[in-house]
Amino acid sequence: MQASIDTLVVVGVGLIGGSFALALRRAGRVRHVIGVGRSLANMQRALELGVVDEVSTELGDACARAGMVLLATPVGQMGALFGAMAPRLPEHTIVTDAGSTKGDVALLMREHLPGHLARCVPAHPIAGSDLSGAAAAQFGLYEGRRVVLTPLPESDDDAVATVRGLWQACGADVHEMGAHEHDSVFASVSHLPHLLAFAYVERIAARSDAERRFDFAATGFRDFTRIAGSHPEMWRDIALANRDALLGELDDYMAGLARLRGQLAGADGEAMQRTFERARDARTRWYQRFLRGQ
Ligand SMILES: NC(=O)c1ccc[n+]([C@@H]2O[C@H](COP(=O)([O-])OP(=O)(O)OC[C@H]3O[C@@H](n4cnc5c(N)ncnc54)[C@H](O)[C@@H]3O)[C@@H](O)[C@H]2O)c1
Ligand SMILES: O=C(O)C(=O)C[C@]1(C(=O)O)C=C[C@@H](O)C=C1
Repeated sequence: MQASIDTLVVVGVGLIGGSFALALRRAGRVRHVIGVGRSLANMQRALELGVVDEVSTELGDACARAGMVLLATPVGQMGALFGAMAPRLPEHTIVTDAGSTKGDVALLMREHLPGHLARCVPAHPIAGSDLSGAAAAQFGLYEGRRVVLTPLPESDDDAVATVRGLWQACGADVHEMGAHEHDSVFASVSHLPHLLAFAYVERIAARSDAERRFDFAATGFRDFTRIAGSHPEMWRDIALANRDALLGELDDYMAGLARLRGQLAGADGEAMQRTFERARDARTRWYQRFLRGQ
């Protein structure tokens, strides 16, 4: 049977939550979408754009009518939201999320929804951009992209199957992983690069002649720094939520950078070239796989 939901509540109607609602509506898998948000202007925009059918600032009232609740706010907001919805959640309502970190979300579900764990299914769509808010929501964002589910040991099979089926209806390729492995993998391939991009641009911006330097920045700078345009609050929360794994990745990167610095200081061109070749080969192989996966 095709997974579908009568009433979906999206808490945080931005790029990720809004695009999920749009995709499910287009696939005919949801009848009614209620958006819950903290910014009235953003909620108004979501309504005007047809991303949601109804907006509400009353989380409990909205959840009381939900077949499924998707949390798509920054991960730092999720504990308070789980706590606020807990008393009003109908027994069968599925609770899922789209947060970029999974160990923290699982712990928050345990803390705030201890009686509801069978219906909780943490998830992470591996698609997005540096844009945010309801106006950034788009059809097709999840087409051909991966989604990682990190079910709890308590999650019901049918709740997992529904969440899986809905993401598949969005065009996604759904995988399952343990939360610990998830957070380790994404610390290296997503969280570290964002931290580096923010740190790098901030150092240039701090120079007294920054504008002069930015005047001449071109495509290399654009490609390396696109993700430094991402939402600062969202990335603060991700970094803090995955702090241990991210610190490990940062230490490893700093060791690699120190090695490269030594090679540069010693004008050891051969060693530098070998490092660059290993990186280029790995990146080329990855990019071919990425293109095949599209
Ligand atoms: N942007 C990406 O590339 C990406 C990809 C995958 C997962 N994610 C995750 O998805 C989540 C949402 O990211 P996004 O890019 O859609 O962000 P976004 O800024 O576009 O949307 C988040 C929305 O949540 C709302 N919000 C914040 N606090 C709230 C609260 N307490 N109650 C109700 N609404 C609240 C904001 O007003 C905003 O509209 C984050 O947890 C992020 O880690 C992001
Ligand atoms: O394309 C981007 O801008 C993204 O940052 C998307 C991206 C990533 O690939 O790192 C960011 C965070 C996620 O949780 C998943 C995807």
